[in-house]
Amino acid sequence: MPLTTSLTSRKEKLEYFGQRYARKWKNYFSLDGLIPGIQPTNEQKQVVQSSEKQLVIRGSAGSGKSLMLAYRLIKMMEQAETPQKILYVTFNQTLIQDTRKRLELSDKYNQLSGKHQVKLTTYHDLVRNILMHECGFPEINRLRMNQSAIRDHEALIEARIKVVQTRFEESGDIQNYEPLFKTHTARFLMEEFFWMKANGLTSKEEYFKKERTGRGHSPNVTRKQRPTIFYLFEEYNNFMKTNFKVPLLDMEDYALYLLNELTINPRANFKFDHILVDEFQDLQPMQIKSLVALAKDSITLVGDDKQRIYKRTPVSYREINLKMTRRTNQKLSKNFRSTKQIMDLASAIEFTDVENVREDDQDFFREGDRPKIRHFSTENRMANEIIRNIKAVHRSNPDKTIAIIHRYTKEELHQYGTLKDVLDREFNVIGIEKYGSKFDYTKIKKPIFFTDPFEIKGLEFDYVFLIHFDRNHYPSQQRIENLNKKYGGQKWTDSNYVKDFDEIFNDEKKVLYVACSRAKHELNIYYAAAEQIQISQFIREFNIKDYDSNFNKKKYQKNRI
Ligand SMILES: Nc1ncnc2c1ncn2[C@@H]1O[C@H](COP(=O)(O)OP(=O)(O)OP(=O)(O)O)[C@@H](O)[C@H]1O
Repeated sequence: MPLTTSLTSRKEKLEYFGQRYARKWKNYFSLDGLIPGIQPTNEQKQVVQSSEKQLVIRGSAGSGKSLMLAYRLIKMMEQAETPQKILYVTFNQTLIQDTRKRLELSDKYNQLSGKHQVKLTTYHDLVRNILMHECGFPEINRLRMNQSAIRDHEALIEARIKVVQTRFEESGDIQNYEPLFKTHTARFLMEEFFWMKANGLTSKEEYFKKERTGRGHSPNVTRKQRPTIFYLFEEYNNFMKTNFKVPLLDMEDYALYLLNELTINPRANFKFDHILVDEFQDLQPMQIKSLVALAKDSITLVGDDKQRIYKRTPVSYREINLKMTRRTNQKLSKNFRSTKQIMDLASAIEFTDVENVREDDQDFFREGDRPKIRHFSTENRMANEIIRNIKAVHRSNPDKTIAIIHRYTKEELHQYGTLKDVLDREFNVIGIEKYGSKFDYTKIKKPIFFTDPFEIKGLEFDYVFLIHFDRNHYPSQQRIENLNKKYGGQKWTDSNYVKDFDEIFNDEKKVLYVACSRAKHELNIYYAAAEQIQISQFIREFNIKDYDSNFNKKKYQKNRI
């Protein structure tokens, strides 16, 4: 072939290549050295480089979802020619603090942060600020989204609904409506109202035609009773708006108020160019819909259905205005956080509402010892073992992070003599609420975290001591007792009771999964009980080859009843 022809064709080829990939190159962003010590995989690079305007990224715990969200954030900051408003939002405060700390480890982020407006916040804080500072709402009480604050908030709302219910029962209006059952308590009404708001069922028509799924099965509601409930729903909303100096919002109102403001003013200047949502499995459908509406240019959501531990109704993408295709729905599969041995154990847990994908044939970043499950006949013995272990870690690896994941109630924690008091005498032990102020990645000696599993969504620790692995706490007996109260005792012959019980069981397995998957190097699962047999029923979720125990584990073969 003559030389000139060959050159021309090479030039042509280059031009063709250039045109074809122009769009890609334009968006290309080098991820090298962005965050010290991280070399993203091709799969991870693909989600960071994606130019989709709506992107959902799923992946198991530790697959780098939060990290890739941070990379996307930096990419958006670097590639924008004009200053951008970017929002990073999630359900709970601790993860926001952690993300801020992680981002600040990146020189690139620090360099670029002066150029753009980057907001890292929880969903409820975000909406509260928008309503108060952009939409002229008066002072709104701040809602902290942790388990005990949610419980306090619910108790308050329940009390208000009781007032509305009593007024209704004492009024003439009651004659015009189908009576409710005794089991339709204020608590039930609160759960129903929250479910309606979370799903945007705020008109009679929408509420009447909706199947009552994604909420408890008890008590039954007949078709004829729905108008009564809707009447009470409206009465409750009016009560919240008009009976106090300042209108009151419940936790499910936030999304509806924001959506309303965005409908009135679709070009509102409080919108964001880009929105990044972490742990989106914990957000309610209307909350996600409001974030979709709040984004001007793009929205990226990352999450894992196995970690959905806050109440939430399953989402239909269409209903919340997310257009999902194969390209906009991506997955991360390799685990970078935990050892193969920890994930082998955790990923054996099966859920009724999540496809069970085996993760034990994946390639893992690191290997380690099998998790240990230990029985102690007294709390003291368990405390001594934890102290001995922590001292050993401090001697050999002083810079490692340690968390003790418990299931004490708020009340129990305030009593003297919990395990925390014993540990306090030996170490600097802090609650997770101090994560933001007391924890520094760069300091050698770190405090020991004492936390429940709900507060540490998205976080990770080198050594995890999961305690309370007994029949009272996994699954939580308190939740089962509440269910029994609703039904007036255990009702195994009632199919609704069985369904509600199974749901609690499934949710509680997710709590266990979240707790186990926080561990990077070593996972110790402990419980103190007079008899070894008082171990959690969830022991049967694990494969006996995956853990080491100080009791005869053969009797707990998986799937053996
Ligand atoms: N390519 C990589 N190389 C090295 N470390 C990585 C890589 N990707 C992720 N990691 C590390 O893996 C750990 C888990 O990442 P990350 O917290 O982003 O996971 P996640 O999927 O968000 O987990 P969770 O669902 O539990 O929130 C982090 O310590 C992160 O720095």
